[in-house]
Amino acid sequence: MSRTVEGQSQPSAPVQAAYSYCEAVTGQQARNFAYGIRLLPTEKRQAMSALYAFSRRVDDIGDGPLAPGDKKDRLEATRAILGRVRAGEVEEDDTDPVAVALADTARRFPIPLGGLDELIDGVLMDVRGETYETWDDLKVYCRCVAGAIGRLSLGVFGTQPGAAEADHAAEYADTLGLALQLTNILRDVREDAGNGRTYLPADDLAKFGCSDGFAADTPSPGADFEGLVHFEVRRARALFAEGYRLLPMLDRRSGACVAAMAGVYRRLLDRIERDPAAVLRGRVSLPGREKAYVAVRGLSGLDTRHVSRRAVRRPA
Ligand SMILES: CC(C)=CCC/C(C)=C/CC/C(C)=C/COP(=O)(O)OP(=O)(O)O
Repeated sequence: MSRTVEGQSQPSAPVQAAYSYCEAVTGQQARNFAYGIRLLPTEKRQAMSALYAFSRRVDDIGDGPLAPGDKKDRLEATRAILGRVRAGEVEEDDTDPVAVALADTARRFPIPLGGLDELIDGVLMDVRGETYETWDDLKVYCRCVAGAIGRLSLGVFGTQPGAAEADHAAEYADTLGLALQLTNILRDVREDAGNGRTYLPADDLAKFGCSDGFAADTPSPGADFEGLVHFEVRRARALFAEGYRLLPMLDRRSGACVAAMAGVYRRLLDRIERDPAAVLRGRVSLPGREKAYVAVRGLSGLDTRHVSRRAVRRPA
């Protein structure tokens, strides 16, 4: 599928075209993550775009208008692509550019492809309408739909030779995924309620008198919605702090990518913390210029200042 030019493996023209398709999907649809992905050198950027385009397809099936049975069939058909990738059966002239790009990415990078099966498993939980009693239960879902993306991304980034704690890198990448997903759940609490979904743990909702849900644009009488949001924000911040321990293990541009992706979501969390009821009124978002600013800070290492001392420890 690729040819060797001056010792460098270059994707063939059809594979390049497949990557261009995935990069276009990423540019158009990854409203928050595209800023970080753009900071990567070509090969890693293309690989992240292939992962994004595959994940977007899975998510879109889950969020789309099909009946649950049809969603399951479509998700299993998408899972079959992973089987073909593993078996080396995706040809570069395959009609599905996402499959072509993913197959090339899997050859170039040690990505744990099973993470994409986990993503499909997570979206199937959505299709079944599962709800979560406790944070431990919700964590299982978050690991599937976001932790797995962190672990796959780590396969693209790699860790620096001799990086301290490198044996914990996958754990931290997973935890950063959880931080992002919990932030995403808080941000989308109203939209999800409109689609009949509640992700926040039932025991947290009960503790703050919010078991009636979030279908209105003001909290229901007697509910301590602010208390609930602040509680979940604290949980997300702890996950960010733990997940950021990944950063010192990455090369500069991979670290910048992660800092930008996480930085945008951390700022969303800041906004949500300042005005919890905003998530009931609409979707909290950052202006494009602020996302670009976060990306520039990521590139200059400025957004890693809060990484704990222990995490930036280097081997002697
Ligand atoms: C190590 C590392 C890179 C960790 C992070 C892993 C990661 C990117 C997880 C994605 C989780 C998430 C909130 C997806 C929503 O995507 P979306 O496209 O629906 O987001 P949007 O609604 O904000 O646009």
